[in-house]
Amino acid sequence: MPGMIDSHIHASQYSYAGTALDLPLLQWLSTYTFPVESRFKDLEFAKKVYTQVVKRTLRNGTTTACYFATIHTDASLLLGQIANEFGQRALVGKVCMDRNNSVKHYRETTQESQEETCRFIVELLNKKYPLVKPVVTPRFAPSCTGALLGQLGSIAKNNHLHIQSHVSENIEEVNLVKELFPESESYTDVYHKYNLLTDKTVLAHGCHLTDKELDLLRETGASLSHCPSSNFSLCSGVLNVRNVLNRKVKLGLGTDVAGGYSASMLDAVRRTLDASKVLTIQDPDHDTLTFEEVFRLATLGGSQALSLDDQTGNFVVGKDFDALRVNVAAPGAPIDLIQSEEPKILLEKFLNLGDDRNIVEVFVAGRRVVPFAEPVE
Ligand SMILES: Nc1nc2[nH]cnc2c(=O)[nH]1
Ligand SMILES: [Zn+2]
Repeated sequence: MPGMIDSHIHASQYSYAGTALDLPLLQWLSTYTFPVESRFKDLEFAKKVYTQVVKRTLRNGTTTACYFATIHTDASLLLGQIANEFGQRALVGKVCMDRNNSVKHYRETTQESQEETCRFIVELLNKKYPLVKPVVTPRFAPSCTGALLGQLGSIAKNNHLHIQSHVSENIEEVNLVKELFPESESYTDVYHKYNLLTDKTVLAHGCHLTDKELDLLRETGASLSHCPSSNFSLCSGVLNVRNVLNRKVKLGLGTDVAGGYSASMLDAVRRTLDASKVLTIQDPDHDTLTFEEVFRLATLGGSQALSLDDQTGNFVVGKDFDALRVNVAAPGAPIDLIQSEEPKILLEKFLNLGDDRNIVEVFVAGRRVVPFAEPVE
């Protein structure tokens, strides 16, 4: 099958994945996230965590990942280097934040953020990694001043770069954005005002967007990353994916580690189906997503959301070969096949019951990247 595309994952939060899921977003950020991310000044720590997250996601079939790192330029460059070494296709973002009242040592000045973003982009592009590219990364509107957002919009535009951020994840956050940016009509409008909505922009969550905001995303070509595991764990909300698709907004799936506890895209697939069923429980007229649709979102949908669908997302001739070889009946794996099944049923079984033990080989751009190459002596 085509490789899976994680359109939103925080590589820097992998060390505490599976823990710290007991607070809503804003308290979660100041209690757990910012203190951990501030440790990435230490390149030894960064190397350890980033190596593990790249290996874990590859093994679980993530052939393309769109990563948030931290505010630290050198550690973010190291994430790019590690993704390149292991052969993963990746967008890597040095996080920008010039506003943080809760953990004051984890923020930059506006000038630092702008200058270090430029250094990050230049240095990463100079490495000429074939599959690893920089992405301009304002963390989210509440952690950036308007001045910084404007500068980042210009940097992205002048260099034709990808952009990633978060939008409308949690109600308290949406209200905070109203307070901080009273001149903007909506949360989405803040990004629009600073030229941050382009056809290479991906925004995570979007649980509480209005239809008018969704229309603005469609008009600008910006996309959403649906992160249901995180939305459940932090009690943020339930995105109505059917409505997003009906409004023709591009959408991919994200694990959002560590708001989401699992780094596996199979978990994102399952939670996407669960979220859709929750909406059907609440409203029996809701048109539940099918597993085939969700499979598409995890692959082609993700490539479209990241504007990489000319390179990956399915097996159309001319694209790179990003693929998983799945053995649904692999010995020791969690699926019992009682009888022979047609391919579609095998896919459904794998998506719902499988894990990395079923993923026998992983290829990115035609190169076999799992099992990992033996280190040369
Ligand atoms: N889930 C999640 N939402 C955010 N909004 C701003 N930063 C973050 C983050 O690290 N995780
Ligand atoms: Zn996130």
